[in-house]
Amino acid sequence: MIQLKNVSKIYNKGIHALTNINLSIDKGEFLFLVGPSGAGKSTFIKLLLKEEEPTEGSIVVDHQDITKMSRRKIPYHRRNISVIFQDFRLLPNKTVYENIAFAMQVIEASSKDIRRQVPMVLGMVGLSDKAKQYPHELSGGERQRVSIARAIVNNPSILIADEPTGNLDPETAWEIMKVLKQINRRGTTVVMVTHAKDIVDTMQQRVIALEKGRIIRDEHRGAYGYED
Ligand SMILES: Nc1ncnc2c1ncn2[C@@H]1O[C@H](COP(=O)(O)OP(=O)(O)OP(=O)(O)O)[C@@H](O)[C@H]1O
Repeated sequence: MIQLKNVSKIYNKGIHALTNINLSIDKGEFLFLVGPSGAGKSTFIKLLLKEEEPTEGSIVVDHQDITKMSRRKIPYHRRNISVIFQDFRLLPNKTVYENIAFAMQVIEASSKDIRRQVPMVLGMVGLSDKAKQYPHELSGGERQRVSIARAIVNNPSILIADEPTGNLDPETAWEIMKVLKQINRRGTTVVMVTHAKDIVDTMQQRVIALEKGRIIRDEHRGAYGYED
């Protein structure tokens, strides 16, 4: 599903953000990407999304080397690999329903599909009764659920969660983890970048640790491994 071979990223000023990364992620995996600030986690995500190009190496996603992908295909790639963020990034002037519908409108989905899919994903994240609310009328946990619903509405095969619980209290964070795990059980590969030690230690999933741009650990049923 995702394969990185000898991937390195050196930014303009000569900063080695990633060095010789070799990694394979199977379809349907749930994995945590951990590591101290500056370790290269965001760079890793940007390479997967094709927001940055590697200096060396190949990145295969769903049998396609994305480093050789034509411009024409990039929108399809970005549809297949979806992201949620710590700060939710919802559109403040649109309702919950409209925020999610918008993600379908931009890919020119039919109104019929929108009317079917939006209530379906709202049900999956447990927000069927909040469709008409605006983001500012929701709690942080509810906002993150909306952003998850929006991220999965076009059926991506991969969901990247970039510190999705970073702005949430521990109890709400666990609710979000349940939703992510449930999406993973339905077959979506989930890659979660996090500093949440408790969550990583409790979930017992694959853990990849980056330090100074290198993979220093790749454990099945791993632990966070840092004290922060
Ligand atoms: N656009 C850029 N230009 C130059 N250097 C960059 C750029 N983006 C990141 N870097 C550098 O690359 C290295 C890796 O950064 P990256 O943002 O990938 O780390 P990170 O693990 O995501 O950190 P954090 O946990 O703080 O978000 C750092 O030394 C950073 O300063």
